[in-house]
Amino acid sequence: MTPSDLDSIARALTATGDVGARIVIDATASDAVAARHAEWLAQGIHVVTACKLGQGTALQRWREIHAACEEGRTRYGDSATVGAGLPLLRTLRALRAGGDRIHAIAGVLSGSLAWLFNHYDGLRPFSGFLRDARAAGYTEPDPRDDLSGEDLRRKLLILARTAGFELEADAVAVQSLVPSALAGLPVEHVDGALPMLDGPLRAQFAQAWKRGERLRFVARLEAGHAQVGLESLPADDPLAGGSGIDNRVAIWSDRYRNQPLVIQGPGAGAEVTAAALLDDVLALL
Ligand SMILES: NC(=O)C1=CN([C@@H]2O[C@H](COP(=O)(O)OP(=O)(O)OC[C@H]3O[C@@H](n4cnc5c(N)ncnc54)[C@H](O)[C@@H]3O)[C@@H](O)[C@H]2O)C=CC1
Ligand SMILES: N[C@@H](CC=O)C(=O)O
Repeated sequence: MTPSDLDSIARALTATGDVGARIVIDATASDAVAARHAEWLAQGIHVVTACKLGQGTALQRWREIHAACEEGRTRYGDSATVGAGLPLLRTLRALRAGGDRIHAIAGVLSGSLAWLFNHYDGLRPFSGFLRDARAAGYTEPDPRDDLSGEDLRRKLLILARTAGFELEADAVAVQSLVPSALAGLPVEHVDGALPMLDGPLRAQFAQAWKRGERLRFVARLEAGHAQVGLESLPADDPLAGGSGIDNRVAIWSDRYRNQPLVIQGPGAGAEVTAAALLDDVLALL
């Protein structure tokens, strides 16, 4: 879609007269589309989105989106952006609305990486599992966005900001799984180069396996410090559980001080994501 196509969306919606709620549903991974969210919201057009590039990148963009909702008296449907519709953002909002204060959040928040580390056995190549995860629709359009931790950085920023911590994007320490030779390739050459991942991940898996541990790609926010990366966890660690594409997130707050509130369920895939978008649209009607 070109910039003028994006201009025409707002024109077409405002030309319809008073016919009820005007809503743009953004199911792309496009920064050019996310850059328009605030403009549409300010014009009285609600936005429902699965794309994390609106709220999960620069803090300035997050603030513009929220200011635009006030200006245009509109709402921003973001349930699909974290946990693919799991009740994560709405739980944080409900806790804060009730006077609770969030202390920390830790979780497996990438459905594709959860699926990969739940299936990877250290025997068959990691790159083969990655191709399967991509074919199943769990990864981002460019799977390097998952493996580099960027997708998880965006989700952690959205969670942190929703929890009341207005972090800048670079406040999250990100440990990438993508070797620099793979990171630098044009997208059309990525598939053929995926075996670059196999050796390093086999070695990390073998070390964890010897200790009886599990590899999990984890996001953590505590005392304003945020990080995402691969961790080797004891098998009985709460974040080592779950299966398939499950996300598993623990929230500590005034109310949940000793035992965290834990939310678990499928966190990627077309069906749950589409259902989350539909929920947000129906809430606007
Ligand atoms: N796949 C999943 O499980 C989940 C995905 N999301 C988010 O949903 C979004 C889409 O992800 P997928 O469906 O996996 O990707 P996809 O690549 O399967 O689909 C994206 C679609 O957007 C279209 N598109 C891209 N740029 C566009 C533009 N400028 N204008 C109009 N259309 C455009 C593409 O042609 C493609 O059809 C991403 O932002 C992703 O982070 C969120 C939750 C879960
Ligand atoms: N690529 C993402 C999809 C959902 O946001 C993930 O793996 O979690």
